[in-house]
Amino acid sequence: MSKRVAVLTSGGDAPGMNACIRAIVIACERHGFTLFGYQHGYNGLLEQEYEILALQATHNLIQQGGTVLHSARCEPFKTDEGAKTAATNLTELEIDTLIVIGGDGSFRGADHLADFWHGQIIGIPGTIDNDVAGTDATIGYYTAIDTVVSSIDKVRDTADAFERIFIVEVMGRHAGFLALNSALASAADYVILPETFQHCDAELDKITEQIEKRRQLKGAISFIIVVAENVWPGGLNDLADKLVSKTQSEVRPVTLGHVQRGGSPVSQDRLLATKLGTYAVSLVGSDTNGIMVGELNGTPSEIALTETWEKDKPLNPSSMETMLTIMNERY
Ligand SMILES: Nc1ncnc2c1ncn2[C@@H]1O[C@H](COP(=O)(O)OP(=O)(O)O)[C@@H](O)[C@H]1O
Ligand SMILES: O=P(O)(O)OC[C@H]1O[C@](O)(COP(=O)(O)O)[C@@H](O)[C@@H]1O
Repeated sequence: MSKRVAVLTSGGDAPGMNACIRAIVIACERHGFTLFGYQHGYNGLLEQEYEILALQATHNLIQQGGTVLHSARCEPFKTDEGAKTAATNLTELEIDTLIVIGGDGSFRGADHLADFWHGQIIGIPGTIDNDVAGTDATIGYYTAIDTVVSSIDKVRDTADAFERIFIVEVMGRHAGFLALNSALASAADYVILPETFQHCDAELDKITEQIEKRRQLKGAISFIIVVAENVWPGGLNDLADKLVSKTQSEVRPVTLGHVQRGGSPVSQDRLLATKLGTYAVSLVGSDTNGIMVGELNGTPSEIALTETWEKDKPLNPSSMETMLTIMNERY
């Protein structure tokens, strides 16, 4: 069975996307499929910008951050006109299966494309935010945690030296996975999450209480607060200003920003990317369509594309419990 498969990376790039492309190239070669790599996310579909991906493309690829196919956000693709153009281009190239590596936005796009193109569509979750239902982790998430942790380790050195309060803002769009788990792994003192945030005053009172009680026990201290992006209504500087007036202390805000998206993927992301890429290719030509492949409890899983954004993906309850005990409600 000879199939023509296409792959693209879309939305925020994530470490491990290249490892996934590598696995797809090798698995396609093994099955005798021809593989087309579309460039620049959905823009490549609109512009018919593609290349044939052969085995040579995989050399030294597993360890590279970013994506060799480049990524993009593509507004025109959201329109019916855009999706129709993409459908026409896929049909013209006689593509049987389109593999989309991206986040929930990219899967909304893939689902929209399915209104106009009747080939097989398979999603693979790639985003540092881990905000996609149907998989325990998304490709790139573990590397991003490591990047945040190593940054906070450095912040701690200067925070300790000056016994200052630091606020470190991490990405996550509207999900707290990266903030919660990087805060736990870096022994931060407090974390502000979209899932639990209720009110600025209540949060400020809780932080101040933690700082004061710690000072009573230990004297001058540093204090590291991790805050997920988009949570604090007035932004990071507003939080810093409010903490200065509440605590009468020096407060320094740090935005980690796009550093979190870069770097060589850690082993967990390489493994996940390799397994999901291989699994996706194993489904090529089957009746399975309009799904994302993922991994739940170490087992390959499939979920309808629509459910990747419609289903709730809560933070891990035991991580939350741990967080309350050793961070936010420690004293
Ligand atoms: N509702 C939608 N309909 C059609 N296409 C969409 C939709 N949402 C997102 N997309 C497409 O997917 C791209 C990536 O989505 P985005 O949310 O930016 O990233 P991610 O896939 O990482 O969540 C968008 O630029 C757009 O081309
Ligand atoms: O690169 P941009 O366009 O500034 O987007 C930043 C956003 O992309 C991310 O890094 C990744 O998000 P997606 O994977 O959903 O695209 C978010 O954490 C962040 O809010």
